[in-house]
Amino acid sequence: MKVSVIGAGSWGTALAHLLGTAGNDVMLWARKPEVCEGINALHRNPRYLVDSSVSERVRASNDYETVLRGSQAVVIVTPSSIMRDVACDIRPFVSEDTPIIICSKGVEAGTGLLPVQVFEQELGNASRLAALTGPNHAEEVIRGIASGTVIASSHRDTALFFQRLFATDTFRTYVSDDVVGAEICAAFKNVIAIAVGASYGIGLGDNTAALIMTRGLAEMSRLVEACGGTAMTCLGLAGVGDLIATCTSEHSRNRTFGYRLATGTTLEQYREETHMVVEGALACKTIDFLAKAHQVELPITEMVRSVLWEQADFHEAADALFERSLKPEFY
Ligand SMILES: NC(=O)c1ccc[n+]([C@@H]2O[C@H](COP(=O)([O-])OP(=O)(O)OC[C@H]3O[C@@H](n4cnc5c(N)ncnc54)[C@H](O)[C@@H]3O)[C@@H](O)[C@H]2O)c1
Ligand SMILES: O=P(O)(O)OC[C@H](O)CO
Repeated sequence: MKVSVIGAGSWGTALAHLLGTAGNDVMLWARKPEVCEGINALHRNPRYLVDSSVSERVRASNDYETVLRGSQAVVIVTPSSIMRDVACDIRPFVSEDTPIIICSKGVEAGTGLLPVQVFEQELGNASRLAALTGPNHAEEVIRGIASGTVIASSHRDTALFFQRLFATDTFRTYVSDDVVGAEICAAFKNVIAIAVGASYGIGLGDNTAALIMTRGLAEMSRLVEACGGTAMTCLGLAGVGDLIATCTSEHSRNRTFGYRLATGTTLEQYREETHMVVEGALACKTIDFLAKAHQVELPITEMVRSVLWEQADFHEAADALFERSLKPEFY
């Protein structure tokens, strides 16, 4: 099958490799010419996952038409902040019924829309749209380390199509019809990972990390339900699975960024150093926006947002969480 992968950062590169090793002809869209050259000439991405080789069935180009012409499936892996631009850019080259799966994690600023909702607005035909999310660090997937993921679509045939497309003997795929739940979990866990990283950064412990993860999960499920998703999704790979991976892994950029933020590094400095997107930094604002629209209280998310964007003091913000009124665990 000819598959187009849009975005050649860590995750796009790993997914292109996965699809190539499964026997597909993969065209990878990369923003930078040196990335295209590296993939085509040396089967390596010179900017991301530089130590891993990429399947020879992956070819790269910076031209949307070349990448998308004749494509039987499109995989979107760009940062969530440019979802709408990407949807508009690919629109002239994608037919009305080509299946599209979105692997980016975030919520659109200003609208509170999820990536699949943005694509539906720009490209129509929601039945061919899906989201892929789960505990999947690119560094491990490209090395064939056993991993699992969720493919969510409102249309069962679309979910099953992508389930088969991505499944390999080391990458296990599950389907779900809860697109809203899966995409909120995907964006949310990054915010909680920043909070966990920051808590270690100010010298707190493993008990604290477990507390933040668990109460973060409670926040996540409140928002999922308020937005029309299913709370059970939060207990699956998209929710607790990805939360564990992101809050505990050495590979996690959101967790690492939280730690570095608490120890004096700014967001700009971290981005410049790593060239990597830190989705949780934007998501703490966009999720806060979504929560206010649905009148859902998210104290940890609010704390991350105020520390990151309003220069609130970490210690004071953490203390404020402990000063909240005492209440039952589930309410
Ligand atoms: N890295 C992972 O392990 C992983 C796993 C699952 C999901 N994701 C999600 O996948 C998405 C992409 O993350 P990544 O880790 O591959 O990114 P990355 O940080 O490794 O690289 C960023 C990519 O975005 C591109 N980019 C940045 N600004 C751009 C712009 N204005 N226009 C076009 N391209 C631009 C860069 O060229 C680069 O290809 C994110 O939403 C992330 O949450 C990442
Ligand atoms: O763990 P992070 O913060 O690097 O995020 C990457 C992926 O979303 C993990 O599934």
